[in-house]
Amino acid sequence: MVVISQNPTMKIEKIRDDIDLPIIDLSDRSEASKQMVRACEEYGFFKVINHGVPQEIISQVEEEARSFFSKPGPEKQRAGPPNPFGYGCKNIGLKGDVGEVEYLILQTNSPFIISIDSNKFRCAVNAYVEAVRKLACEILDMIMEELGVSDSNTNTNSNSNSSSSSSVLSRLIRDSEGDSILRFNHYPAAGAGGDVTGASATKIGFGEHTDPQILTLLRSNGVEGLQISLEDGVWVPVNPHPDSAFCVNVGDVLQVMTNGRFLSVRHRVAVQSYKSRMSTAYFAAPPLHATISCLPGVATAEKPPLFRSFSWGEYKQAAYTRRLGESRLNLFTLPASDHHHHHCLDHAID
Ligand SMILES: O=C(O)CCC(=O)C(=O)O
Ligand SMILES: [Fe+2]
Repeated sequence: MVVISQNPTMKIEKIRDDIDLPIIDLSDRSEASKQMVRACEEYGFFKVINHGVPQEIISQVEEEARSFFSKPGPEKQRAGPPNPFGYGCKNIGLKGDVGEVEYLILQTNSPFIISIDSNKFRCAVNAYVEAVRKLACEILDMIMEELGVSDSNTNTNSNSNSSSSSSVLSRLIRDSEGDSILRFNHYPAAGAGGDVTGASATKIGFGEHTDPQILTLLRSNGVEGLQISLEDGVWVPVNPHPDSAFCVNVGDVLQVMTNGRFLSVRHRVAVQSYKSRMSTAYFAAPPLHATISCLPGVATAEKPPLFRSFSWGEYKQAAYTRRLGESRLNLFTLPASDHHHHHCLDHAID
């Protein structure tokens, strides 16, 4: 079904709910690797099940986040403002973006520099981060192996009981100076809304954007709201099922490293009328000084590199000094490349 509506900026947009993201079973590694590569090319988003993150670890961190958001405002404010870590409400970033959301951003390399005074919360976060970092690395290793860019001679983890090798990407994420972050979002229910005609405009909790990092691993409390845009003005709702799944998406850095083969897709969150959404996002990122460029063997004579190399710190600076919805990848495109042959980059250069 296609529903046509107007968002608050009066831009005509369509919602199409006839696309389902692939649900990929990680217990069949070789099949999963192929499916993940295909999904990264086609949607930039997919869901994983049998991912190995214990339910207990997920429930604990989600319970602690719920209890944090249920505290009185002034108490939450004590963990803010979010520059760059801490509690924020409505204001997103430094450029005036607002949304119907409150959030808590934590760095993942302890010690946390903001004061979470609950020891239980801290422990739950630590366990969760360790588990999702491992999952992010596994997913990236599988994808890189499928792309043929894994390098086996640098696997220094002698405790590893897996025969597969670690990829350059998972090593960046495991680096002790890795810049990965954990973000909790809470979108309170909007209540009965709509105008006198009964038509309801989409209320935005988190405005459209791409994630700047390498890979995002997202969980929600089973309440819908996430939407992705594969073509301009058309939004595809991502249903929050199955409950046990992680939703995974490609970030800008991975789009650059795959020379545009993988898509960092625009997404946003619509607030629901009667249910509050909570989400937990782990953004896997390299160290600030890491050089981001095309992976070896990905660019060819026919498909020369589309982007110049840059450091993650440089990119992050570009991202955080711009509006949420503004593209930043176009700041790094190489002028010599012929964009028209790479339709998949339309999102990045529009
Ligand atoms: O809350 C969500 O489902 C998505 C939030 C998001 O896109 C983000 O934190 O980058
Ligand atoms: Fe996002």
